[in-house]
This record gives sequence, C-alpha cells and structure tokens, in this order.
Amino acid sequence: MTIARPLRSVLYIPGSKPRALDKARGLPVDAIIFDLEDAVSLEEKEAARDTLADALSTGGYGARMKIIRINGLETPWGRADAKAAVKMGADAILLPKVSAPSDLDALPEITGDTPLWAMMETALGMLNAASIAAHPKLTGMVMGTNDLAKELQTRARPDRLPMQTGLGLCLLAAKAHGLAIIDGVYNAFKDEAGLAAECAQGRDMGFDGKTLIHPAQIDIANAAFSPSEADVDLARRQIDAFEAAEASGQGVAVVDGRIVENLHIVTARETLAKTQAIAALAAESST
Ligand SMILES: CC(C)(COP(=O)(O)OP(=O)(O)OC[C@H]1O[C@@H](n2cnc3c(N)ncnc32)[C@H](O)[C@@H]1OP(=O)(O)O)[C@@H](O)C(=O)NCCC(=O)NCCSC(=O)C[C@H](O)C(=O)O
Ligand SMILES: [Mg+2]
Repeated sequence: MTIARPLRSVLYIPGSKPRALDKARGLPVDAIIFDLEDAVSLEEKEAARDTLADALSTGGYGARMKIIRINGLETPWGRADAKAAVKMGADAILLPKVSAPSDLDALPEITGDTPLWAMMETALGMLNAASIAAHPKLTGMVMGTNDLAKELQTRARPDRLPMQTGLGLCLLAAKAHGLAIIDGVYNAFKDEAGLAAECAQGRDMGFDGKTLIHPAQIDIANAAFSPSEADVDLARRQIDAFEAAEASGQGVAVVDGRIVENLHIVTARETLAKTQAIAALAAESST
C-alpha cells in the first residue's frame, strides 16, 4: 500500500508577489506551486526568480510540498528557471504545456534527481497522456484546465462535460503509472458553492486534490479531499468485519448490506492511512 503525502490543496503563488509568498507560510495548504510561468508578467520574469529564491531561502513553508512551475524550455527563461529551482530545493519541478514525453527529456540534465511534474493542458498532451505518464522522472500531473479550454474552444459548464475526456485520459494515465494527479483551478474564487461542487466532482473522479488560486479556497478543498468521519467509521467497521469473517474461515463479510472483500480492505486501509497522513502534516505544519 502506498501512503502518499496529502495533496488536497495545492495553491499557486505568483513568484513575483512577496506579500503572497509571505502569507503562504501560515496557510493550511498541503502543497504550494511557486509560479514563474503564467502568473508572472514578461517584464517581471527575471525579478520573480530572485524574489522566489529569497522567499525559499528564508524558509518557513514547513512540511508543505514545494513545487516550482518554471517557464517552458523554449522560452528565454525556462533553462535558468530549472537550474534555479534545483538550487532553491524544490520538491518537484513543474513543466508547463507538456504535449509529449520528449518535452521532458531535456530537463534531467539540468535538474538531476529532482522529480518532475507535468502540466497537462494541451490537446496533444491529452492524447499522449499515457506515454507522458510513463516518463521515468515524472511523479505528478496537474490539470491546466484554463489552457485546455482555450485550445479546445469549450465553454465553462458546471458539469465540465467538455473537459471530461481530457480529465479522464490524464487520470487513467496517472493512476496506471502511480503518479499524483491534481485537478485544475476554479477561476471564480469568490464562489464557494461552485468550488465545493467542482471539488466533489474531482474527488469522486479520483483526483488527489485541487489546484487553487486564492487562500479563500483552501478550506473547501481540504474538506472535500479528506476522508469524512463517515468514511473513517465505515473503513474501521469493514476492517473489523473482514477480520472476523477471516477468523471464522470466510473470505467475505457484509457491512451495511454490502459485501466486503479483500480489495475493499485495501481501500479501507488507505482511507485510514490518508487520515493519519493528514493529521501528521497538520501537526508538522503547526510547529
Ligand atoms: C486572484 C488574485 C489576483 C486576487 O488577488 P487579491 O485581489 O490580492 O486578493 P485578496 O485581496 O483577496 O487577497 C487577500 C490576501 O491573500 C493574499 N493572496 C491572494 N492570493 C494569494 C495566493 N495565491 N497565495 C497566497 N496569498 C495570496 C493576498 O496577498 C492578501 O494578503 P494580505 O494582503 O496579507 O491580506 C490572487 O489571488 C492571485 O494572484 N492568485 C494567483 C493567480 C495565479 O497564480 N494564477 C496562475 C495559476 S492558474 C493557472 O495558470 C492554471 C493552469 O496553467 C491552467 O491553464 O489552467
Ligand atoms: Mg496553463
């Protein structure tokens, strides 16, 4: 069983905004994407790299996963960003607009053993999701639903119907290769009900968490992607019932009128492990 680190809330912070970089030290997020790409204007690209380096050398981000989104390697900044991100101690380097596994190939000579993550946000990237996910340095994927919507010329819908093919292909690819996969952002950052509904959809589809653009979105994502009390209670009862069934020589138990087999126990144990990992992260982040 893999006990993955919690990635329920993954907040983008523009590398060019010292105030937001400072504020993030006290926010209850599981991970931060320090952004050097689309949240930073062309004029600020070089300065943002220095601002971010200062913030990360000062520290204070605790146990939160630190992901740095660099500019594309075809841009004037990408290679220098990648080099700087390694020096800054990034836990992962996120490459935007990955359309094929070969887009990642030039990075490891700069980034060495630092894990790579891919922004999945082009039509070609959706079609190549399986081969991208198989890249040996890749450990995570992030859906870029704004760029994808732009390229597909879709309209935003609460059910995200136009996105479902792309979301599904990336989910399948990530799960098949054991990668983390994080859902796209919800742009209307003052619409709490809309965000909660989209988080619930993403959780039900199997995403590990949601990328966020504003601190007001954190609690909603954390709640949606945490096992609920009812989930934990059910997991415990399933484990107890299954162990009792096994002790009496049976391979199947029944809980709440539903059968419980070995495979459900794997899920139940993962639910308990996730709950513990969330509690451990909260404890580490508050020290
Ligand atoms: C959306 C914002 C521009 C709104 O900013 P602002 O008007 O300053 O918001 P508030 O006044 O409500 O802010 C209150 C305080 O919170 C801090 N803050 C705001 N945003 C963040 C943040 N992301 N991280 C940390 N702290 C944040 C403010 O500094 C205020 O602090 P204080 O003054 O001390 O009270 C703004 O939220 C923003 O810039 N968000 C990030 C936008 C971003 O990163 N966009 C790029 C990523 S999305 C994307 O590209 C996805 C993908 O590629 C795709 O294609 O889909
Ligand atoms: Mg994008």
